[in-house]
Amino acid sequence: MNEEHAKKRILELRDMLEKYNYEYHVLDKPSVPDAEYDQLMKELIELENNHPELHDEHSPTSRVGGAVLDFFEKVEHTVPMLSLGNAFNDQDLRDFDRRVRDGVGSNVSYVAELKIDGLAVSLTYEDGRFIRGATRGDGTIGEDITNNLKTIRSIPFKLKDPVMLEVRGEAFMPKKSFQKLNAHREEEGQELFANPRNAAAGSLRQLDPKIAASRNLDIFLYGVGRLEGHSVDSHDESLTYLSQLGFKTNPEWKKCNTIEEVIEYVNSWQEKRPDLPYEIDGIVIKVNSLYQQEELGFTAKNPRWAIAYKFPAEEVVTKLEGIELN
Ligand SMILES: NC(=O)c1c(N)nc(OC2CCCC2)nc1O[C@@H]1CCC[C@@H]1O
Repeated sequence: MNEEHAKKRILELRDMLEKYNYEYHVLDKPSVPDAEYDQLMKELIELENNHPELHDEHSPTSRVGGAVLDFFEKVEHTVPMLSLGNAFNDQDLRDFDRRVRDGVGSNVSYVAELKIDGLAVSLTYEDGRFIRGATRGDGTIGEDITNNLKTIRSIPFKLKDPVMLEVRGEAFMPKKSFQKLNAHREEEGQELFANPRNAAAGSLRQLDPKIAASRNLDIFLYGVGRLEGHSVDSHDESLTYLSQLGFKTNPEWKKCNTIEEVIEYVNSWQEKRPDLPYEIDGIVIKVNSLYQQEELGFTAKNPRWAIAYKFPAEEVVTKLEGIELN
């Protein structure tokens, strides 16, 4: 195949594989069988090996690339990644609602979303291309774990629009992957992970990206830090826009016009929580209007416009082998 043809075929394969990857890992609706995907990936790897001059760090073949690092570089978050104040019962939520109304008046709506129990991370895109990923760290300084985040298949390398964007989300390990990982570690006589959050955090802090790649991590994006090239007025619009750009957002979020609706949503998910394929430790409630978020501002460390309703720790039913616990 001559140079011209090879270049054309490489670019075509990269687009196809990125699209198939999006369908499989973000939409959960693959349009081609795995065998076809694998065949195309094999062809691209071969072509790229024969044409190193066409190397592109955003090629689908570089999802498991990257050398083993000696340490992680520090990254400063231009927009701090805040933590959340907590609510533990309905009254706490009603008190939160009253404080919000005292601040911005009675015309307020909320977005309630599942609080994914993973590791908060930030992804930075320039011209719509993934250039850096970092842990939240202490909210101002995190660690550059770009190579490990590139192994999460649902993170797009190229967005639908060439925007400059810094987006936040929660990287997590699905319950099934956690169980398989611990079963394997038990066989190997290795120490077990206590829960999926620790397993996800431990996987993303590996200096060798091949280990992170083997852990079947996933991510839900839930907030915009910085955005240039597009504008949104409300949180529900942000979530819709992130999804249009090609990000995986959690589908269970709900716009609530009253705190009573929020309380209903919280109670319903307290029941349904065990059926989810990933762990959640509560519900995050956010004032929907970005203008009102701005008006409410922050306390020393938390936004006044958001709160986390924490579920009581899930009772862990331990059944010792052969011994019935009464
Ligand atoms: N874990 C989550 O699913 C989640 C979420 N769905 N939404 C937010 O929005 C917050 C971030 C700062 C102000 C609002 N935070 C979340 O997790 C936070 C991030 C840092 C500490 C908590 O894990």
